[in-house]
Amino acid sequence: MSVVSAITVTVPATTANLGPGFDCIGAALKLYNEFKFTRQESGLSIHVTGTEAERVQTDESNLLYQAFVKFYQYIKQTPPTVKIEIKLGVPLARGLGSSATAIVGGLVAANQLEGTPISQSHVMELAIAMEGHPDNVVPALLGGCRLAATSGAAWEICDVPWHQDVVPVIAIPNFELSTSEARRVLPTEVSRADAIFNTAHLGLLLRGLETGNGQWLKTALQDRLHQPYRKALIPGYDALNIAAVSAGAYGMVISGAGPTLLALTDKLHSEAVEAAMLAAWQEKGITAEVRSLSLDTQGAKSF
Ligand SMILES: Nc1ncnc2c1ncn2[C@@H]1O[C@H](COP(=O)(O)OP(=O)(O)O)[C@@H](O)[C@H]1O
Ligand SMILES: N[C@@H](CCOP(=O)(O)O)C(=O)O
Repeated sequence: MSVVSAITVTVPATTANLGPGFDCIGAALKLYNEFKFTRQESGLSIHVTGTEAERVQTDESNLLYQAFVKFYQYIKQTPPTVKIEIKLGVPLARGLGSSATAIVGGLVAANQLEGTPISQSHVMELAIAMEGHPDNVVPALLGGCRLAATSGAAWEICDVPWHQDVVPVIAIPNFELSTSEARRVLPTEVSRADAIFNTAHLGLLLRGLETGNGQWLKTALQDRLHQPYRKALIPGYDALNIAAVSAGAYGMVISGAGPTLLALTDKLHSEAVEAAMLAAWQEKGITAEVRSLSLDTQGAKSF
């Protein structure tokens, strides 16, 4: 492809961990950020509209721009001066991969502006290195539900079949929890028993997502590596868990590092699960947005 003067990239939100798959599995959701880059001689300008626009930096510290610059450092070129227009649809610091949208968006936009000098898998490796874990940036880039593993060299990515009857319900509270803060509360070591617990439950989760087997999903959506330490950072976690399961959900997990909570259910119960989770947070005086979302299957798209 040839060098172009402008590019627009849309990147989906992502829900990472899915319970036992800490730092290795995530799914893209039909909720998007849009980033438009236009070459301009007059220097960098960043304009933000949409959800919580006032909270996004508009100088060189902006994460989207940082990723854009990282790309040019990688190809050993000077980044062009650009006008950046950001349309936010993914709430910030809520566990829906907003940082991943910025990292993927900046890298993909730069690659497209320069006529795609590097491959998509190269973009993915750069994104993982920048974010520090693959479970948001990989599904954000590729779409769908993805599992990522590495033995230290390259990353192996596999798509995880998601049964059409498995419905994700997200409950987004009006308070934030930064990923860095939620990672700080995690222990540096885990017991063999907890490692085995999560290994087995992740395997069951993969089979439950593929088949839609409710019994497998009910058991699989448990974790001992991160949620026991993070739930204390999310007021109402236990109440929402009880409410969601009572309304028919297979189970509830923390979306990414939170505070958004994710329930998995079937189409028959999704509306009841939404209502139950919303009511549970309202009873605690917490405002939230609760909705069922479909999986995004396309990932980052540029035009
Ligand atoms: N669209 C965006 N453009 C620029 N920076 C963004 C964007 N979305 C998120 N960020 C950056 O990512 C930070 C949130 O990252 P993080 O704490 O990991 O939360 P999340 O769970 O949303 O990924 C924001 O404070 C902001 O600095
Ligand atoms: N595995 C990470 C996922 C962070 O997801 P985010 O959406 O909160 O950025 C973690 O749990 O720390």
